[in-house]
Amino acid sequence: MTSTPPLIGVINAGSSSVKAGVFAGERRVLSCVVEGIGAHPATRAKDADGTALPPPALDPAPRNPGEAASLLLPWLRAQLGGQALSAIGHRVVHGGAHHAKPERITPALLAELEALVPLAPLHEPHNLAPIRAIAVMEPTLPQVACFDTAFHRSMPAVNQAFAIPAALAEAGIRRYGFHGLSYEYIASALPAPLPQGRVVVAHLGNGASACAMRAGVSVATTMGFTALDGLPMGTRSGAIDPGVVLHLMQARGMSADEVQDLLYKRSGLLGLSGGLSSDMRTLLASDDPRAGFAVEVFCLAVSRAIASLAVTLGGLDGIVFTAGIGEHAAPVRAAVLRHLAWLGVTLDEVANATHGPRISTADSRIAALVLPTDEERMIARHTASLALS
Ligand SMILES: Nc1ncnc2c1ncn2[C@@H]1O[C@H](COP(=O)(O)OP(=O)(O)O)[C@@H](O)[C@H]1O
Ligand SMILES: CC(=O)OP(=O)(O)O
Ligand SMILES: [Mg+2]
Repeated sequence: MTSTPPLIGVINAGSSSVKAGVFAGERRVLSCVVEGIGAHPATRAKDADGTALPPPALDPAPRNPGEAASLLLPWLRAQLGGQALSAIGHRVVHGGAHHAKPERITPALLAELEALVPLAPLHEPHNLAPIRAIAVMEPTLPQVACFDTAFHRSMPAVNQAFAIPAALAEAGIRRYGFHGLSYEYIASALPAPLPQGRVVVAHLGNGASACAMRAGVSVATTMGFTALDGLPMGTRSGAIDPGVVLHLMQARGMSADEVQDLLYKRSGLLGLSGGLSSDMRTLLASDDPRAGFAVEVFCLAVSRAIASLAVTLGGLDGIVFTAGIGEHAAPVRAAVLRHLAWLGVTLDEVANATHGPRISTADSRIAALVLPTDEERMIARHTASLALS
């Protein structure tokens, strides 16, 4: 007699989307996504066979990922009928200095994570809100926090350091890196021979970063102390001369909150395009030169990051594109790889137009791939191994 594995619920709140699901072992029995939060929210849902289900009504339209998560929870419950969840796992973007692996949520852990909200203002509040709501509604349901930062704890000290006084580094001001659940999943899904190789993974979504991996282990990454560093993103600036921040405060009299709002919510693709859009789909469809300019800056920044990360690996065997833009935006991938042609990667235009998985030619020295990420599956794996053992 075969028994059905226990059901594990999963919530992955990003900056513009919330993805929720239920897994039974490796089988995804239910999934629902709310995307375009903050712009044009839309929702879709699927059952175990991939058949579309009527998704939850977006009424009222969620203004942030925390509100979207609270619409998804009763929907998941209703879909499950009377079946009970054995545990629920959450993506928690910042785990701080002390959490190198997923952990069971306790009131003490929750209080500690609350203190990290200023370091991930677009994410951490929305990661913690559903945890708190569930703790009240179902206090006996085990909850697990899976940290985006944990995967990067393997980075050598030289790749974690900022060139600031050592005492500040000792106080925890250093590069943590994010999107770790996505990178961990991609590491588990690399085709041979890349699991043993030198690979840069470009996670290009509303938040965007890249990670250098050797044998599936993080060696370096573009995001830093916060998820503001590195690549330009939907609304985040990415790396910027810190002198600009000083200038905005000293010469323009901006407060810390105003600078935070500018760099997290009004910069990136949205700022570069003169306020046209933070959404890559909209920019690619536009013939406004400001949209083209924003896309060009983004692609060049991704190429430069990949080349720079290759230095930390001493060479490169593979480049992987993933997340919303990486998986779907063929023109972005093409532009990035054209900038990197001199490194030894040759784009297969036809394969790229149909999203791969392999988008480099057979004779390309470096393999380029499109691999869909699955942060939810990674959260389910961690949650099952922690809560059910
Ligand atoms: N078909 C597409 N073509 C181009 N860009 C796309 C496409 N589908 C999604 N995207 C882009 O992916 C980004 C959202 O990525 P996603 O990984 O879902 O975000 P989040 O960081 O919120 O998890 C948006 O900029 C969106 O425009
Ligand atoms: C860390 C981060 O930026 O996440 P997301 O891309 O989901 O916004
Ligand atoms: Mg995401």
